[in-house]
Amino acid sequence: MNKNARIYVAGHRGLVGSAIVRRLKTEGYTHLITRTHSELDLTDPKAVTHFFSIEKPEFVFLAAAKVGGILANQTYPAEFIHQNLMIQTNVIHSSYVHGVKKLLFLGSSCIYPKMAPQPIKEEYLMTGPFEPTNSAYAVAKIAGIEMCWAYNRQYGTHFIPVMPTNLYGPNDNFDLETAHVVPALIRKFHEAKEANYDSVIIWGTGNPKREFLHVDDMADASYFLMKHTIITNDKKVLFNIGTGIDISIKELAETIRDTVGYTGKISYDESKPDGTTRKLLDVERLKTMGWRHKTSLKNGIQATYKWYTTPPNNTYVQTIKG
Ligand SMILES: NC(=O)C1=CN([C@@H]2O[C@H](COP(=O)(O)OP(=O)(O)OC[C@H]3O[C@@H](n4cnc5c(N)ncnc54)[C@H](OP(=O)(O)O)[C@@H]3O)[C@@H](O)[C@H]2O)C=CC1
Ligand SMILES: C[C@H]1O[C@H](OP(=O)(O)OP(=O)(O)OC[C@H]2O[C@@H](n3cnc4c(=O)[nH]c(N)nc43)[C@H](O)[C@@H]2O)[C@@H](O)[C@@H](O)C1=O
Repeated sequence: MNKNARIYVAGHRGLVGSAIVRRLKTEGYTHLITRTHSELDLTDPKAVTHFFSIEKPEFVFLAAAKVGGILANQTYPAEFIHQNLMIQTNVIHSSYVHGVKKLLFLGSSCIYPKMAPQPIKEEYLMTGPFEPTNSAYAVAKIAGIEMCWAYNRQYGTHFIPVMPTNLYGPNDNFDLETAHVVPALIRKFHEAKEANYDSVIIWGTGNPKREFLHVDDMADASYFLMKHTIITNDKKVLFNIGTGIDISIKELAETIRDTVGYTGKISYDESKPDGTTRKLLDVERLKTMGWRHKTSLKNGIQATYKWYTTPPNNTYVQTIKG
C-alpha cells in the first residue's frame, strides 16, 4: 500500500475502525476515506454502490457492523443478522465491482462451535453447534467469510477474512445493556467508586473464560495482514487474531476493580447468561507469519481506564454511546 493509496475504513468512529485510522495516520497514509453512519448507511445497496463509484477506494478495512455484547446479541438477533448481512454483502460486492485491490473483513471468534477444542484452530469452523446467545451474529459473520472466499475463487479478488477475539480499548461502547464485558465493568466499577456503592454486580457466574486483545494490537494485526497477506484464490484461508491467553470473568472483574481502585464488594447476577464457557483462539498462524500482540491485559485496562476518565471521553461515552 503506497502512502497516497485510497483507503476506505468502514466504521471509522467505532472501537476497531478508529484504531485502524489512528494506525494508518501514524504510518503516514494521506488518503483515508471515511463516512459516518448518518452520511452513508451501509445497509443501503444503492447508497453503497454510489459511494464506491465516487470514491473508488483501492483498499478497504470493513470494520462497520452491528456489534454488541452477550445480552444485546441474545435480545436483538434479528437486527444482528439482518444488518450485518446487509452491510457486509453491500461492501464486499461493491469492492469487487469497483476493483478494490484488497479488503479485510472482520468476523468474530463467536463463529466457532460452543464446544470446540481449546485453543480454537481456524479449521474448527462449522464442526459443531453454535453458542445460542449469538448464533444469528455468528451465521452472519460466517456468510461474510464464505462470501470473501467465493469472490476470491470466482473473481480473483483478494478479500481477507479475519477472526478477532474479544476486543477493548478507547472509543468502545460503554452502554451497560449493549456493551461487551470490559467496557461494562470499567464503567460499573468507576461509577460505584464515584458514588460509593456497596457492591458491583457482575453478570453470570464469573466462571467463563475469555481472551482479550487491546484494539491497538488489533489495528496493528489488521495493518500487518493488509500489507503482507497474499491470497491464493483456491484456498479458504482464515486468520485468528488474539493473544493466546485467557482469564476468567471473575479474575477480569478483580483486575478492573483494582485498576479503578474500588474497595466495595463484587456480587453475581446468575439470571444473566454466561454464554460460551471458553473461546481461546489458537494464534499460531499469525505467530508463524511474525505477528504477536504487544499490550498485556493489565496495561491495556489501565490505559483504557485512563482514556475513559479523561474528559470529554467520559461524558461522550455516557451521552452518545451509553
Ligand atoms: N468489539 C469486539 O469485541 C469485537 C468486534 N469484532 C468485529 O470488529 C468489527 C468492529 O467492531 P467494533 O469496532 O467493536 O464495533 P463498534 O460498534 O465500536 O463500531 C462499529 C461501527 O460501524 C458503524 N455502523 C454500524 N452500522 C452501520 C451502518 N448500517 N452503516 C454505516 N456504519 C454503520 C457504527 O456507527 P454508529 O455507531 O454511528 O452506528 C460504528 O462506527 C465488527 O465487524 C465486529 O463484528 C470482532 C470480534 C470482537
Ligand atoms: C466478541 C464476542 O462478544 C460476545 O460474546 P461474549 O464474549 O460472551 O460477550 P460479553 O463480552 O458480553 O460477555 C463475556 C462474559 O462476561 C460476562 N459479564 C459479566 N458482567 C458483564 C457485564 O456487565 N456486561 C457484559 N456484556 N458481560 C458481562 C458475561 O456474562 C459473559 O460470560 C458475542 O455476543 C459477540 O459479540 C462476540 O463475538
